[in-house]
Amino acid sequence: MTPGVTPLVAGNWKMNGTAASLGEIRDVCAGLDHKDALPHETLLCLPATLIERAASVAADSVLSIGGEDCHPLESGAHTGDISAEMLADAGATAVIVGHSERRTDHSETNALVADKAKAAWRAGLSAIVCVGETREERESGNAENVVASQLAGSVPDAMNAANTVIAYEPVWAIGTGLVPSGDDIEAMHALIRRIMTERFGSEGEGVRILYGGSVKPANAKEIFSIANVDGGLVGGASLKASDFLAICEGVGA
Ligand SMILES: O=C[C@H](O)COP(=O)(O)O
Repeated sequence: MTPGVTPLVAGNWKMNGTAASLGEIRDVCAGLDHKDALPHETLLCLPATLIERAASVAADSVLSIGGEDCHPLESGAHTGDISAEMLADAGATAVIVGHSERRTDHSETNALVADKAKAAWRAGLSAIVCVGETREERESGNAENVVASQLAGSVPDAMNAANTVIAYEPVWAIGTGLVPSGDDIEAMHALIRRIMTERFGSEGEGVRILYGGSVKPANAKEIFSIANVDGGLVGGASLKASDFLAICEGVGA
């Protein structure tokens, strides 16, 4: 954790969830809301189809709802796309941009990710900008260069600690059960902090840097205790309320 920074535990449901899953949202709200003064903020990023209903379920809760992607433009002839303004209209307060699955499945470039972050800010959303190396890039000793280059290209100049969150997600750790060593997570988060601070000064010092990739109830506490890890971006384990709540318990434990 970073002193003075409020941690964030964020879930990413990816392409999962229907109306039948809203019970999990209710259970997350119930699990969070009986606690006074939680030490962290909590967010679930959901498929666009669920955002409005989930935001309604979470309306009186400390749980926030976010989107998983947005188009750079506010509106127009872009069949199947969702704008940041539409997400905000549905009740979202944040959106993930540049997730590795979008970089791979939709050939998203750093420049496009930066435009999406700006779109998020235009709509009043915070942008969760994802970076992370592949297995080949790590094994060839290029992980740090890849992440530095993704940060340089994907984080716009107008970033501040309130409108942006950085998520470091090694691609090889996503959905695999593999997690980097604590030393490797610490080293990468220290690098990200240094890069952000050199470029953005105090905003970079205060920006939240999340770790993502096979975060589970069993490893969350250890991961969240690493310097410059200000919470997590949780995929599979965020689909089940009991697992997500157990991961939240790892903050400040
Ligand atoms: O956005 C979340 C990440 O891709 C992590 O997914 P995972 O927790 O299922 O490994």
